[in-house]
Amino acid sequence: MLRWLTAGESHGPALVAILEGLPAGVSVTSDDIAAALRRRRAGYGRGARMKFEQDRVSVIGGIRHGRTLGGPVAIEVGNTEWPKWEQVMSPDPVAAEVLEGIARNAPLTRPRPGHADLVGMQKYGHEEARPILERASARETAARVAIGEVARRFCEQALGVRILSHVVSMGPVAVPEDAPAPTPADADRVDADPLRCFDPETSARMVAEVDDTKKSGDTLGGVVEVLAYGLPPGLGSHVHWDRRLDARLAGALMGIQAIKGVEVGDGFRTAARRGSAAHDEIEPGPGGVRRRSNRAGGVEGGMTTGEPLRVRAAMKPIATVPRALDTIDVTTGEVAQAHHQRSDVTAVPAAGVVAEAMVALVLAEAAVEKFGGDSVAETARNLRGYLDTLAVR
Ligand SMILES: Cc1cc2nc3c(=O)[nH]c(=O)nc-3n(C[C@H](O)[C@H](O)[C@H](O)COP(=O)(O)O)c2cc1C
Ligand SMILES: C=C(O[C@@H]1CC(C(=O)O)=C[C@@H](OP(=O)(O)O)[C@H]1O)C(=O)O
Repeated sequence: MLRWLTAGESHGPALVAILEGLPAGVSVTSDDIAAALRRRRAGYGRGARMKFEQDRVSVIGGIRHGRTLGGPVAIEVGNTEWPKWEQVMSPDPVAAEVLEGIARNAPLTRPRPGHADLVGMQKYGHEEARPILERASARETAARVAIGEVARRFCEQALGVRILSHVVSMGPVAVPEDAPAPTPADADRVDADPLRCFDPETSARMVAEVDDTKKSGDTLGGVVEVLAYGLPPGLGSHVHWDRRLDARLAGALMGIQAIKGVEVGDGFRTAARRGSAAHDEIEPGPGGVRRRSNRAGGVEGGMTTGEPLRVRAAMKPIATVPRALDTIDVTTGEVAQAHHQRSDVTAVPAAGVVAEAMVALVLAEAAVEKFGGDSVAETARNLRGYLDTLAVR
């Protein structure tokens, strides 16, 4: 069983994540994790905080001399902004006179539409939004990317699976339907693009759309696609709803802040087709069988088919809109403008990196379930034994 948990607030001292159940022998270093976190910070359209803050990685346990030990992997991602927030976010009580003199401690009584602010205050009994937004913030995704990198390396080293993502639309600007999808050999090229878009012509139009949106004091959402190459057939199961891999992927992707839709393979587009043009016909292949197409996105009956996995996630536009949205002030009940200090114009490229981490965690969990193993070598051996039985059949 693979399980994981994160803790920490956006302006607290650090985020922490624990990943438990991963086999021993995964090769991964603090630098690898730091590099994954740098990918999450990049992307045209992100806000000021991405420039002045850094992610400080400390591995607290579970890895020795660059290899996982088999015990829980614990990673801390320090918020370098903490000194500015030490009193406002102090876990221990701070004298009222001290807090009164700190401008950033002013109560946030004008909840921002599209955020957890208002309903979180109602549910948890707070009179201002700070206690809610601190945990609702997508700053938390740094912790997921940190452990996601460990899971990704397990998938690569035990199964030979490569996971990547790219941005397929930014607001109204979309990559053409027939544009080729990136392969693992293209991963660096995707990361080098300002919007992590694989199609240079579309990327240029996306950059112009971000510039125009920023000029008009507005924000953008979009769609990312995650691809996983090299999967064996049979991860997940058809036997129960919560064991279906497509259900688990959809839940994991929907669990990312601001994701409002998930599509597996051609998803919604499939619904508009006739059956004869919707499925993937089966034919003999070099090492056994293969699909003639991959409209299903590599999942049938809740199990990987062995074709590339293809899942998309739709992100809503950033909710802290500079041209502030209407709300009420909860202290007076009067109409007011929502709080706005700074925010990203768009974070779709970063959401792709977070989506890769979530897919890596789901695939690692499914692989541990199917192949077991207490070391990477044992998992890989079990996979080979299984693939041999498929070849015989
Ligand atoms: C990587 C990433 C960065 C984000 N940055 C911002 C931001 O700067 N400002 C903002 O208002 N929302 C940002 N969001 C989205 C909010 O966290 C999200 O809209 C909020 O949690 C409410 O969405 P929900 O209803 O899906 O939870 C970001 C989301 C992600 C995934
Ligand atoms: C800090 C990160 O993202 C933050 C996510 C976020 C939100 O509301 O979700 C709002 C912004 O933070 P702030 O409100 O402090 O300006 C982003 O910068 C990060 O991704 O590391």
